Amino acid sequence: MSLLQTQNLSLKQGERILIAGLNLTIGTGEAWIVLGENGCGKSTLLSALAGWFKPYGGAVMLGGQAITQVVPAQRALAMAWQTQQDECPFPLTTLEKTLTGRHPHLSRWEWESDADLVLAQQQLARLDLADFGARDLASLSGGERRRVSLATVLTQQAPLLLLDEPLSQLDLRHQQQALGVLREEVQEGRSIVMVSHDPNHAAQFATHALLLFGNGEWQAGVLADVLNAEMLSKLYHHPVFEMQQDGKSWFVPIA
Ligand SMILES: Nc1ncnc2c1ncn2[C@@H]1O[C@H](COP(=O)(O)OP(=O)(O)OP(=O)(O)O)[C@@H](O)[C@H]1O
Repeated sequence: MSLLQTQNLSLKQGERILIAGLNLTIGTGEAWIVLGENGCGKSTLLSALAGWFKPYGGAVMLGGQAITQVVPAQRALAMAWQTQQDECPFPLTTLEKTLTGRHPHLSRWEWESDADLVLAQQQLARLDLADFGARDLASLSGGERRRVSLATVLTQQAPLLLLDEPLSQLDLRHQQQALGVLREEVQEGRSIVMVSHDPNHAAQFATHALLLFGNGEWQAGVLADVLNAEMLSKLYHHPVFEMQQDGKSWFVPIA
């Protein structure tokens, strides 16, 4: 089933066309990795998919309805969006921040339930943050705060996750742990669109890839059809070498 679709979507920042005529269908249980150079339009695309950034042309469809017609409260039940910004202007504990993921599920004056509390604590524990609940968010390291932001998105329990570099600032072990969590989410039937700067995250979690070339051009499809050394070398303007291990492709930049 298609959760989210783009129809002939074009995105422009200033005078620059970033993405032209993008046709994408994100189905249930699909994991998309979005790759491309700095400034090619990855975050702009996620913002458009979330219904915030106004397209230059075309449309984003959520469950068959133009996203502009879907009220924000309904959007928040359908998708969770992790941006690159982890700063919080208010003093909050880690648990309070994580519980904000439940807001779309609560009515105006309703407090979070015990079940919400347990759910938030479970998501923190999945990302090695079980003992961080009472900590002031501002006292956390960059990587810890990034994991709290991912735990918050998971607490929202939306069928579609839009993740903007969720693994940036994470060390090797915590990257692997987070990738394992994302695989579990996909196995449970969620769909993910994840921006990354590491094409090797693809082999570890993705079913599909979207490559953005920053000049309007794009390539999208099943991982094996899109991701190869030639395409990545073109994408990054740098030669990339492909290695096969256990039936998976791994990519190494040539120094
Ligand atoms: N208001 C604006 N006016 C003009 N250009 C803008 C504006 N906002 C963003 N841009 C430019 O749009 C381009 C796309 O930005 P975006 O944040 O989508 O890139 P990105 O692919 O996510 O980059 P990164 O990998 O660095 O996170 C960038 O070159 C950025 O400088």
